[in-house]
Amino acid sequence: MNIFGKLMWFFRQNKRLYIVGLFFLFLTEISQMVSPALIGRFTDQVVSRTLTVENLVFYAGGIFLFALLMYVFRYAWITHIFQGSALLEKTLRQQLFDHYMKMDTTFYQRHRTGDLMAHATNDLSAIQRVASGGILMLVDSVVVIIFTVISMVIVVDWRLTLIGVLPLPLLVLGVRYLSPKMRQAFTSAQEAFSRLSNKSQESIAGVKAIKTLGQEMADVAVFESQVKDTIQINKRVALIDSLFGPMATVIMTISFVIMMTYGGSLVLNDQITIGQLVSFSTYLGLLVWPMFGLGQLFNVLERGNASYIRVQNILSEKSAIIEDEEGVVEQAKGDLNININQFTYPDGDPTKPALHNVEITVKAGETLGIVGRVGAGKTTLIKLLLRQFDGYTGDIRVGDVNIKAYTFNAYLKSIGYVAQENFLFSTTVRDNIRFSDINKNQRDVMLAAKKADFNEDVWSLPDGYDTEVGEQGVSLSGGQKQRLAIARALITDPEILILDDALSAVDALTEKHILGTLKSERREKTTIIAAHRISSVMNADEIIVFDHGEIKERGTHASLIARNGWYAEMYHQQQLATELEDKLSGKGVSDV
Ligand SMILES: Nc1ncnc2c1ncn2[C@@H]1O[C@H](COP(=O)(O)OP(=O)(O)OP(=O)(O)O)[C@@H](O)[C@H]1O
Repeated sequence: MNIFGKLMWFFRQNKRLYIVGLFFLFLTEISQMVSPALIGRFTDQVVSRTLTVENLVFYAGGIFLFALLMYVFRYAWITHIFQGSALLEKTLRQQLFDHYMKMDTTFYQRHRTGDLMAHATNDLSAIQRVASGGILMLVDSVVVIIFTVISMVIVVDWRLTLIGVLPLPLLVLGVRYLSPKMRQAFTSAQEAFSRLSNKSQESIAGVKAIKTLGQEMADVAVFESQVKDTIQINKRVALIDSLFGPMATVIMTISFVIMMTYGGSLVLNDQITIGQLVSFSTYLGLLVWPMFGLGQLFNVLERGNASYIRVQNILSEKSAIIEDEEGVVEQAKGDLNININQFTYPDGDPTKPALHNVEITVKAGETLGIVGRVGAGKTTLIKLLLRQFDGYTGDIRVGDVNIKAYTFNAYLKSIGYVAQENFLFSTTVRDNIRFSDINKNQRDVMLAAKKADFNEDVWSLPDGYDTEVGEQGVSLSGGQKQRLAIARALITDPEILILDDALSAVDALTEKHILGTLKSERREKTTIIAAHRISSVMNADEIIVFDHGEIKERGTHASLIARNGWYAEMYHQQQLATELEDKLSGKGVSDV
């Protein structure tokens, strides 16, 4: 029951809907009480042969009128109460989605996507049922039981009522016994569903890897065993659920048997009339659904409560990245000063920081190149620039303002970021490019695509800029995806453009072309390029070489070559590899 208390904030917010809804529910129940009384009177007049035509019209008209009123009242309460519950689902869904959007990277490492989806679907539906079916069952059951019992006492006989309803508390005991079992079973069913949906998501996302490694059968077997598991657990839910109904039926049958024996004897002793016994039987019939309702109510409340706790637990998780909502709202602009003493990932080894003593200054309009071996810390530095992690000592400043002092909007809108692998939304090429500002026109979109050397590719797609891409659309090559992502970042002309190995899938000539365009188009703006290919960074104003999270070498291309360290070695190796490739492709051509 305490789920109603937990949802009180919502009922208070929407009290008008619920008061009006409950008022009409009340009227429906009152109207329901009239017909059995009229039927009893009618029966008595039939038995005593005193029924007149006027009386018949009165009873039939009365029953019909109240049926009609019940129809209207029922319509009114259903629309109000169900509207309320839809509103609750919408409010919680919005809260949950806002929360998901605000959470940091570690949140998504802690929670699997399938679980987060299950909270947003199954859990919210279970809570919604509390605010609709739950309220209905509670009020309907309690009010109908009270009204029916009062009507039984007034219209029939208090002794018969007392004995007739005596078995009903058994139902409450039964429900109390079964409810905790139901809650346990339901929680495991939800968990099993989460596991299953995680598994399907992972298998679908990793289907290529599964097929290439010949693991289809093994994966199907794992899935099948999880399905079996889920079915087993759900069977238990169904089993416990199915005990509620028969229990109510058995208890109601006892009441009917009492009515037949004790009620029959009262009629024989002339203490009540046959009509009253008929009324009693009809009233007893009215109690069947509220009894079922009570049984169901506990289920709905248990499920709703378990779901509400899960959703609240998620909502109470705090993001490690806190926005300074009172912070600087002017767009971040100016020189970039990076001064990081130390950064360790939240789950990383504190003795081996991912970054250590990193001091870099990039003047507005300059280009910074970042290179280094695999796992050296290039992407980590970029994650800190993107405010994906805040737990470092030292500071990062843009335009002499700490990046943590900006509002998210002011800071992140100044940044354009392109990763090696980029997510495409299931929409057109045009809308993917103008994703950050859907009001950009075709000219802006095309200009950005041209700068990213992507415009010509778009025209070779089936519907040009209207071509649907993403999961449901045509497949783009790795290089095309990267260039689309570069166009998406360039469309806002960001103050700081960050390319994290974002040219790895394009050929040398295209890379040269894009870098040339960036240099001429972004004279006033800062560009940061992290790459494995030296050719991507060799024209940068400063190049940083990372090793084990520290800066090992720094300078311009010429000075680094002269230094003859890791950078020079990599450069020469890559030069040799390119020359070899050129020779091989030249040979290939002459062979044809
Ligand atoms: N989310 C994370 N949690 C814990 N450790 C991480 C996380 N991401 C990266 N690391 C670790 O931090 C170190 C630096 O990784 P980073 O991704 O910055 O390297 P990188 O230079 O970008 O490598 P690559 O060239 O492969 O992209 C590595 O040891 C890596 O294992």
